[in-house]
Amino acid sequence: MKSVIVNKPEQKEIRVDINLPASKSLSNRLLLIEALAQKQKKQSGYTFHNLSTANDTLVMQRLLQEAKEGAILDVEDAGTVMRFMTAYCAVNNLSVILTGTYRMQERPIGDLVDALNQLGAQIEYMKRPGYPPIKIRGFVQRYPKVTLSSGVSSQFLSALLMVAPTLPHGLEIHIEGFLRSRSYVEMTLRLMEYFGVKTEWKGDVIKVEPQEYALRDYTVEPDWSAAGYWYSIAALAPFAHITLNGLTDNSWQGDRRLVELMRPMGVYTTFTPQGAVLTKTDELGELEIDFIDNPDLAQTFVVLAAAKGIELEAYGLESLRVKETDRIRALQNELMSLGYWLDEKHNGEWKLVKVSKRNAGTMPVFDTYKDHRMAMAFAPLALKLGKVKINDPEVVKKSYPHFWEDLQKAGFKLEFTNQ
Ligand SMILES: O=C(O)C1=C[C@@H](OP(=O)(O)O)[C@@H](O)[C@H](O)C1
Ligand SMILES: C=C(OP(=O)(O)O)C(=O)O
Repeated sequence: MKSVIVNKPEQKEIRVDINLPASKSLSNRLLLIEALAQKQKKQSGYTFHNLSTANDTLVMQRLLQEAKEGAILDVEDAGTVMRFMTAYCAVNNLSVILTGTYRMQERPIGDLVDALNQLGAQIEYMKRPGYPPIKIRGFVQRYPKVTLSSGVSSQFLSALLMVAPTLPHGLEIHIEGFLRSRSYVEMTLRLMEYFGVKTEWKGDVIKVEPQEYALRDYTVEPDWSAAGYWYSIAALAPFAHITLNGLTDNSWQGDRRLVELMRPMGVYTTFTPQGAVLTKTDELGELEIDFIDNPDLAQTFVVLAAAKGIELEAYGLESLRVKETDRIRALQNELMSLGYWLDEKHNGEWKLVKVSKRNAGTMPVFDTYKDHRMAMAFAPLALKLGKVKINDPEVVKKSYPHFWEDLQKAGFKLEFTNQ
């Protein structure tokens, strides 16, 4: 197994300028909207700048090409690609099979398939009902209305919304139950609006009339979820002056909430024309955070709180069970070497509890469970523990391919090994 040993920088102050990866969420929406718009009418004279080079976005680009031929499309481990391509292929009458990694075949898609089949698609499960792989063929829009359960993933709603204006009758989506990760739905609607599509959201109903997308120039923002790892580094370093180039206060990403959430963790954000500058400030001893809109920040905070000995009460972690890995289980396993346990209470609350002393004599080794966020959430702990070993470091390519290079730029010493 490949791994990397991360040694803390020699200097006390972390002073660095970082070019974060571009947002994969914005990039994948952009690519989907582009493909939908091009199907409506030929579009030209626009340029997309700063598209993500993360694997999830490379997969999205590849599959949009491959879908034209009709084929077996492998989404690998990209959730947005699985969900967005399902809606895209279904409503465009593309006969394809959509599949992915072993883990992707454990990530639910039933609520989206139900909604699309209600509308007039023909989607079948090839193995287990409710999960990929799925076979898609044939579409005639039977109804202009659809009911969608959105308690598992907001990606289902985002997928339906983006295809909605291209449908002959448009779409009225009735959201059933609890809406998780709402900030990502808002991101979808803002991008649709930017490209000329009007939507109306009242209570639990979103209405989209048939409309044409109009493509124009767009620059993808740096990724706020990736910024979280630099906030952790700032929080754990004795002194920090970290500039995250191009990151602005006015963002379409819900994870911009880091600015407020990280303040009690001891990180102060100033926005300058160059980007967001992270410096140190006083920290609090206890924190309560609801991650319902920001599930991708959960690992960052849980690991950081354990490293700092901050008492954390967390809510909204349920969807972590169906991400790249069961992130709750993965956190529980890996936090044990720090002497912590993430304890589930009965009312949707999670508490980080200290259960034992850390064995100070050994270098902690962290497994990453094919989950990029496990690797990036644990790597900053080198600042506290001197050195840590992270297994399977290549996982970061899903969202932040140059993460390890950026750590080196900040002064961390890395040793890549094959054991
Ligand atoms: O729409 C998106 O781009 C995303 C939505 C979220 O997923 P869920 O809606 O499944 O929570 C998030 O965790 C994922 O990384 C990206
Ligand atoms: C959950 C994530 O991605 P996805 O659902 O798109 O695979 C993530 O990036 O943390």
